[in-house]
Amino acid sequence: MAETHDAFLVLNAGSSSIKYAVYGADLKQILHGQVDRIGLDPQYHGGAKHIDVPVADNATHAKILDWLLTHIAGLSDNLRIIGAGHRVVHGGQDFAAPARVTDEVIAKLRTLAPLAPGHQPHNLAGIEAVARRWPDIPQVACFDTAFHRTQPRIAQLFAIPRSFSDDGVLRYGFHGLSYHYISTQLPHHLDKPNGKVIVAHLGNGASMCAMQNMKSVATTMGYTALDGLVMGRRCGELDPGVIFHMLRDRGMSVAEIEDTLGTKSGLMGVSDISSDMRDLLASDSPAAAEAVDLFVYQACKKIGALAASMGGVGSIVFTGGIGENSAAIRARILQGCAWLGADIDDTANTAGKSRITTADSRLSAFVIPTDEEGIIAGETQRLVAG
Ligand SMILES: Nc1ncnc2c1ncn2[C@@H]1O[C@H](COP(=O)(O)OP(=O)(O)O)[C@@H](O)[C@H]1O
Ligand SMILES: CC(=O)OP(=O)(O)O
Ligand SMILES: [Mg+2]
Repeated sequence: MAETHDAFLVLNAGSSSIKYAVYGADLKQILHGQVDRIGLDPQYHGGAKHIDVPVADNATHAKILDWLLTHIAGLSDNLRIIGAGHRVVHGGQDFAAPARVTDEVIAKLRTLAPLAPGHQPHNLAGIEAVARRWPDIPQVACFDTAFHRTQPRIAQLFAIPRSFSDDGVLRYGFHGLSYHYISTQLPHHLDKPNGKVIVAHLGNGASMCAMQNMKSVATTMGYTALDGLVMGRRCGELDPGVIFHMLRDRGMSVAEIEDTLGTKSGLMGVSDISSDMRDLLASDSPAAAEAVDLFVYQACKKIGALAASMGGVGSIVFTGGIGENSAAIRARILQGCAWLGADIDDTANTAGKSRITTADSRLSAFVIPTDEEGIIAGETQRLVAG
């Protein structure tokens, strides 16, 4: 019989994708894969043999999760899963660091589900599905919000009555595992990693983080993951008066408004074609072009705001599905940053180089692929071994 090795399983359930990875006890990645385009035409890529499998078009996160775990168990014959780590998007005020999963932790995290309806239920479903399949293994929750707890209080406050902030209605921010990973990579890329950096995580969910001394000092997402940039299906920054219009003048229910702003807006809502940037870039529809224009416009505006929050910016990092893969979007955003001194190197940008501005550019720009799973694996090993 083949020798078995201890391994950690990592699950990262995003809004349009579920990513997994399996790591050995030495934290070397053994397997990885993902189902993406959930909500459109889900597709699986990856695994030991890097197979591509279409998944039923109407497959939900829950069905895909079950299918994935069966698939992973099948690929992991010679592996003994000794721990699992999960991305959990909302940790609220209680979780500023990764936590071992207990019934009490799950109960607390469930109370935060209304603040992240497109993520938190899937994150918790992943924890429960793993517990059913591998009972008794320790599980660890790693939070998107934790990295941003270093923001100064002023960056977290909304200008509403104090009683709300006292109750935890604050700007938490998300994508923190991605920003944490990027912060570990900055020293390899930047001449001054401790300087003023804006990291743009542009995926189906999209946000930016202003970092100083590699810590979050401001971010575009808020109490929920609806605020900030234009996203695949989320509205981003919005005048709260629009919500009163929907309630009063359109007679919409709270659930309908939540669904409209959380799943029918963003690139999908403006284009009326797709939430996927690839589809919009390939389309010749004027509405698709307008959705892309708005995405770029809002990204440039937020870079200006975050730069102002730090009193300047020396470097911009692009990451996430769009940030890593779309030279066209990076170029358009950097053109909008010419006033900050960005001078794009078009050849480097289209050739997939990591530095994509010229040697003389006052603002440096980089592409750094994110690795949320790697951060989760490290934290899981640390907490399980501890
Ligand atoms: N080559 C590409 N060009 C433009 N956009 C891309 C490309 N590859 C992936 N994307 C976009 O990345 C987004 C998904 O990003 P990802 O970070 O994987 O999502 P999630 O937020 O679900 O984790 C989609 O909008 C997809 O269109
Ligand atoms: C918080 C968030 O928006 O995550 P994702 O981009 O994975 O949907
Ligand atoms: Mg993601």
